[in-house]
Amino acid sequence: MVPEPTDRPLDAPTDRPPTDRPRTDRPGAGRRPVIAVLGAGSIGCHLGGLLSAVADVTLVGRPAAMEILRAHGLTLTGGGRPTRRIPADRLRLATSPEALRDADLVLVTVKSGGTTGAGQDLAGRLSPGAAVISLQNGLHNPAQLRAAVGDAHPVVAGMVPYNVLQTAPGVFHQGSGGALMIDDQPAGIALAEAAEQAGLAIERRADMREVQHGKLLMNLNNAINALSGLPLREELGSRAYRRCLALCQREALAAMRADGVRPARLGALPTALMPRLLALPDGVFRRLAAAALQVDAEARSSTWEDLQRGRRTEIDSLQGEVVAMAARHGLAAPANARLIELVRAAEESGPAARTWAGPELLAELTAAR
Ligand SMILES: NC(=O)C1=CN([C@@H]2O[C@H](COP(=O)(O)OP(=O)(O)OC[C@H]3O[C@@H](n4cnc5c(N)ncnc54)[C@H](OP(=O)(O)O)[C@@H]3O)[C@@H](O)[C@H]2O)C=CC1
Ligand SMILES: CC(C)(CO)C(=O)C(=O)O
Repeated sequence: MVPEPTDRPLDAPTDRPPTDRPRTDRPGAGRRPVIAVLGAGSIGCHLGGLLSAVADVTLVGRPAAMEILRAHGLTLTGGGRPTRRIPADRLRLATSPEALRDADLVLVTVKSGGTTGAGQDLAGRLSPGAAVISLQNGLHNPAQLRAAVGDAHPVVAGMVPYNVLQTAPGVFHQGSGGALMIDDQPAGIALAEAAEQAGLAIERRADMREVQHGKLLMNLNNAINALSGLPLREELGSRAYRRCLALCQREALAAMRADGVRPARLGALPTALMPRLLALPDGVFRRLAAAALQVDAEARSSTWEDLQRGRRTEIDSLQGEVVAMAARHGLAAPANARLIELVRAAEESGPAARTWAGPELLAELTAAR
């Protein structure tokens, strides 16, 4: 039996225990914000762990995930920071959505397939004035959460640019860098302030829709990385895989253009030039786009982690989004469509029967066009 949520002390000492906190005050007036992280996985534990230095954080997750944290505590590695260890008895862990009731801010960090469930957990449980922030990949999660939560609470979009992987039970490793981004709305200010205090770079953006589309272009590599079985640095260092990504991005850019969206430039590469730069020979690519390869040797895409753990992936919200957008405008996106089939097959076969896709993946995708 997994124990239900406990009111254990939080990571960092607080002025007073959270249960004594008057609910009439708001954060900022000398008290720490109360943050619930809905979806305690790679991103949720990473952000929740870092923010717990400056806020009262509850991690809401699946019983099995919470058991791991109870047994091992939470350790955060990488990201250019010293390793941070939070012993289990200083974490606040919950398996019930009832834990959301106390929060000023709920960070939603479930995979896109879990957004409907997260919306159900949130509906009717938020305290007056509480805000919801989706830190998920994909384009439609904030709108889905907004529909579930209703008009009484703001729901804003955020974006996590870097990679986090659970490398051992309770150990979450940040393998690349970049600033978090958050919609420049009043509801995002509390997170922006808390993140800054916790030493996390964060940008408030007035073009979140374009940011989400820019991130989608990057995430088209998730499936390729997962199928390759290689760490990101090795995979992106290989022209054959980069050309697969270039094919996917060309289709996506055409669909986005038809949809009237100019994706924001998020990395070193200018968005419209990305497919051409990706297709350059390895040495030239390394010289021109060294920043694109600034991922450490351990980093892998979250889709790889899903397949490795035998979970459904977010392929419908990534390649699936491109295929649907293209179809709305009478365009085809065959390379993206083929990747959906390949990822589906990998989901079906499970981790034990996995075969990795070598550079011949390019031939497959080219043939699909
Ligand atoms: N990992 C990464 O490097 C990055 C991920 N992202 C995005 O961030 C989001 C989160 O990704 P990631 O952290 O990797 O995902 P994980 O799968 O590691 O974590 C999500 C966790 O939330 C759990 N969960 C789902 N629904 C609920 C619920 N209603 N209540 C409690 N727990 C729930 C999941 O359990 P279960 O599996 O049983 O559903 C899972 O344990 C995704 O949209 C992803 O694309 C963005 C940037 C980088
Ligand atoms: C950071 C990045 C692009 C890494 O692949 C990612 O978003 C993911 O893995 O889901």
